[in-house]
Amino acid sequence: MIRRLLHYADPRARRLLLAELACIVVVAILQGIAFLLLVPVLRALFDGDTTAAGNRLGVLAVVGGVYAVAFWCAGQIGMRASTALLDSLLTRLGDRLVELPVAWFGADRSGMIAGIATQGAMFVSTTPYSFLRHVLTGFITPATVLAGMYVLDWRLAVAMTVMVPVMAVGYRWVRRAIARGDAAHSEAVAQASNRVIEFARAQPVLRTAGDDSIAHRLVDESLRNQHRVYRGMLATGGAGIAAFAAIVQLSLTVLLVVGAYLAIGGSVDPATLIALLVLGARFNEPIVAAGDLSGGISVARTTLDQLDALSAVRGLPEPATPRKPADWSIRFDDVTFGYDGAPVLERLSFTAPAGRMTAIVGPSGSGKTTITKLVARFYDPESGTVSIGGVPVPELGTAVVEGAVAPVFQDVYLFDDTILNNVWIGNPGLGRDAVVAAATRARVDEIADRLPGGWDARVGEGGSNLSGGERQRVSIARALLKEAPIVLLDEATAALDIGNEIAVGEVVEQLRADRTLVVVAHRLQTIMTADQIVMLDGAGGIRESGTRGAAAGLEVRTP
Ligand SMILES: Nc1ncnc2c1ncn2[C@@H]1O[C@H](COP(=O)(O)OP(=O)(O)OP(=O)(O)O)[C@@H](O)[C@H]1O
Repeated sequence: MIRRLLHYADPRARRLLLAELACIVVVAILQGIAFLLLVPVLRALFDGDTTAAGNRLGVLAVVGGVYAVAFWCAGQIGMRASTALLDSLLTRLGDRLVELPVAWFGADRSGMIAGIATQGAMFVSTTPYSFLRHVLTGFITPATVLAGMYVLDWRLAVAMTVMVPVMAVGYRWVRRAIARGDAAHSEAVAQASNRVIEFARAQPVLRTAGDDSIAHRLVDESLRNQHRVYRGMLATGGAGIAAFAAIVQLSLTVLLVVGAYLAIGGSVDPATLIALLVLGARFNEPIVAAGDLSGGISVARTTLDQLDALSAVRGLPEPATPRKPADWSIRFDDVTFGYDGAPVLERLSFTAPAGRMTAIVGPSGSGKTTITKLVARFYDPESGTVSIGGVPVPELGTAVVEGAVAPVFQDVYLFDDTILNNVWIGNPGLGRDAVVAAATRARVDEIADRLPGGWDARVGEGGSNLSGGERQRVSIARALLKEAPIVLLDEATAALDIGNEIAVGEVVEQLRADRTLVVVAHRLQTIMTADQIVMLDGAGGIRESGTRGAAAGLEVRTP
């Protein structure tokens, strides 16, 4: 656990964590020494030697004072270490999220990421102070006491030592049971979060679906599952902790029996025996506390496992030295691709010439959007090559592709910020005037005029204050601002109002003037004005492709 925490800590958090751990070790050893010092104090008191008892109490007080200072230091450093560790974990998570392949986010991951970013990271960051401290003390203090016990009475020390492996096995068992329960619980929480987020987002649709809709059932099932798993976790954890406490108490009983036997034989005087039994009881206390809190460590371990799993997600291969494309043409060569084994494109080949507009048409589900996602390198094909300017996309590297391609997809995500800032994301390096100009070219000014607050009107979460067509206009404005040489435009299939229809048509005309434009075309106007049309057959291939007249059956040539 310590090694894993240090792995996720940045240099400052690592320094603070190590300092905190050093303080904890000192505190635990001092606690053990203080317990040991009780024996001579009690012995002197039993013997009625008050002077010796006073002197020994003085030594105990000094140890207690140093202990208090070390304890205070551990607390102070611990708080700073927790804050530094939290910063470090969130930074690592953020850095990793931006590195992950875009396709990874497609599956239901939001619940898991939200879980790590909120309770998970917070829990891990407080683990050293809230849990690890007690667990370390639970091992180091008894070990110190045991070492001292060998000096005071080796026979009782041996009796204690015999119980150590039994306690170690019990501790491992408790920890594993809690870890298993917690892993299942975390997964159930993530699933339930996904369902609840989905449920909230889908409210407009659900309002018309009635109470027994699928979404209601899914949310209900996932919450019930979470409840069931939680109860199971509590039952296993509680039983484990109780069993562990019983094992620890058994060790005290063994000590009592051995001590009584020795006292009856006369080899230990009663005063020493009582003092050693008090020590034995104190020996057990930190161990029981460690057992109780080991669950906390297991919960933190679940979050660290999730972070490890995120670190293990393989990115798309990147070239050591990215090559430069000759131009901005796009070529698909024998490309085969599918999602989760279900084929979508099979041995597909076509070229979208540089500086021209290519319209992709075809039946629903034939892979039109998938083609644009392969160009943007959200995925790499299973076989065949997607090239830009004669260079296979993997040899260009993701950064070059991201810089060269401006995608305008149907599922446009807008941040809950102003309209202007949502356009600005397209090219944060440019000034406000350039942003307003690009937004005006995409007719976003009409939307700003309509909303109170104009350019500074907020668009709501995910752009909920705008219509689908309006959201796409903002996305088009981002693409215009980015000035990328390749634009991928997935035309909205939803019925566009006349304003959006005209806006999209105008922008298409502007973009085709100087960029390679690939449009998943739904509007007849776009299809008719394209320089080239690629018509998919719905079986993974191309039915026809041709130049401008292809839609009308003219100048058709197969790939
Ligand atoms: N992320 C994904 N995971 C699994 N399957 C997917 C994913 N994205 C798309 N698909 C499936 O791949 C197929 C092609 O999808 P794609 O979106 O490329 O089709 P399309 O031709 O653009 O359809 P439409 O015109 O309806 O938008 C569909 O069967 C779709 O269900």
